[in-house]
Amino acid sequence: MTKTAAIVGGGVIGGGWAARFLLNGWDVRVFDPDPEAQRKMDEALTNARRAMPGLVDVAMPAEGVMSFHTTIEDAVTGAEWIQESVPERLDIKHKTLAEIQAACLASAVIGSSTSGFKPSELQDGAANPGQIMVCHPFNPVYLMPLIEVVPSPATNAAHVTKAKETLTSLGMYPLQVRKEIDAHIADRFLEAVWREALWLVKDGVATTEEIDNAIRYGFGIRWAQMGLFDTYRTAGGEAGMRHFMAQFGPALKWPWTKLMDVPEFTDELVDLIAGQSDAQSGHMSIADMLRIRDNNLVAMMRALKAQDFGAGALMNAHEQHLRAQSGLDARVADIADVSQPLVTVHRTVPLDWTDYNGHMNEAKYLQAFGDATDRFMEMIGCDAAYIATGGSYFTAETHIRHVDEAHAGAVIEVRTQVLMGQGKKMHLWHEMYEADRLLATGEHFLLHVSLESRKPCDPSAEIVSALERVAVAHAALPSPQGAGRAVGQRP
Ligand SMILES: NC(=O)C1=CN([C@@H]2O[C@H](COP(=O)(O)OP(=O)(O)OC[C@H]3O[C@@H](n4cnc5c(N)ncnc54)[C@H](O)[C@@H]3O)[C@@H](O)[C@H]2O)C=CC1
Ligand SMILES: C[N+](C)(C)CC(=O)CC(=O)[O-]
Repeated sequence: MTKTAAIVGGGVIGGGWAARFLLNGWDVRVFDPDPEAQRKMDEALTNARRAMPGLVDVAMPAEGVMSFHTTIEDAVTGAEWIQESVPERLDIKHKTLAEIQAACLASAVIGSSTSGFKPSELQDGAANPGQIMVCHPFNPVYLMPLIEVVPSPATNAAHVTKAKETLTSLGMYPLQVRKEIDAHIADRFLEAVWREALWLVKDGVATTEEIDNAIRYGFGIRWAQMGLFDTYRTAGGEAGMRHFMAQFGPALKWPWTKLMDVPEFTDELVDLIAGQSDAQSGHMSIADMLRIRDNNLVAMMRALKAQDFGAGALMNAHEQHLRAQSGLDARVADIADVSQPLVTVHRTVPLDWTDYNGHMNEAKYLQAFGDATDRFMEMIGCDAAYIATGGSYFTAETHIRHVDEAHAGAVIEVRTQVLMGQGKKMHLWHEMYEADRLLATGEHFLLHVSLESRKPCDPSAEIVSALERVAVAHAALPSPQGAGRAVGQRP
């Protein structure tokens, strides 16, 4: 049976919650007095529909139904989850919670999105405190997994269990906070960093952009994959956390922050932290952790690279520089001798290209050959500027032969021979090598198309002439072994 959630307060956070529930198949009933609320929630939903399904490689459940209601009573009646996301003011939260409790099921979980109020503050004067807890999300709620679940001693254990099960079923990570505290766990960090940043800007030490760059080119990416303590465990070298604390313990007394109220760094505190860190990650050697850290950092920066954003944009700029240095940005017109196959890819096999068989995954061969084709297109003048004018090539057929294995770290080169290049037709033969060892061949037939009509058409005169120049030169080369071969044919 379809489950129902009620969202009370449909702003930035309520909209994110609505999307999280709806896209996981729940019906969602919304109350918000703002006449613009429906439009804003529809916009949040559009964003979520675009982004959220990309988190998993399986289809999401059929979307639930969203309805808008003119009273809290109507919205919450019969709902098994009620998420309060009204403004961060205790008086408004108290009034809202009272109206919710006057109409909702006693079995329903009432989660509050509050960024900083303690659950006992929210429960103050409530008719049924046992069903109220903090369920503090992170923006955007439809993508960020963390939810801080903060019960007070008055919250029913059964409601907390149900809340954690529900949040897990929505793909979230419910982190139960052991002891209620203002601003829970994560917002205490955010506040510390935010307040420190305000000082740095006020004192003219850094601009907002410099602070953001310090985070996104540096510790932000480290924290994103390992958190704080595991990052410092790896920073302690082979001796781990204990060594890290011994080295940086004295710095706690130095004015490295405005937060100078620091706990005494006693042997007991060192033992507590080192012990917890061992319990957390002692099952891995520091060497293992360094490898995991590096894999994660490379994968994350490659994801940013695909978006050409932040640290990824920096890597792309660096790549362009390396490309230019190695002559890999030359055009056919700049190359005096095109009689031999042209180098279209010269790169290292990255860590995330290998698979469960311990070698380069078959999909990545197509990636490398696709990159080789893109580069060859660029060499003959079919570059980004040309494509923006509405012409490009579509691949019509591909045949890849896997000849030998490639492993992470191998330097591979793709050499490209033109088997035919005439008018709109382009028939390419790619050979992938590690030094002189042939790893794979790729045979690709492409047609030049109009990106407007999506139909084949002739390329520009510049492309025709560059392609024909290479095709004529390569016609003198022997026909490559394996060209035109059918799948399964004996060598
Ligand atoms: N914006 C953020 O980054 C985060 C905010 N939160 C928390 O989420 C809660 C909501 O914050 P936002 O969504 O950012 O605020 P918001 O201002 O975007 O949305 C609040 C919504 O509540 C509605 N509202 C006002 N009075 C109401 C009432 N009596 N009954 C029902 N709806 C009412 C408003 O019309 C508005 O649509 C706050 O407790 C906040 O601390 C939590 C995590 C992150
Ligand atoms: C700024 N903030 C306190 C509202 C932030 C949060 O509560 C969590 C978030 O999404 O950063």
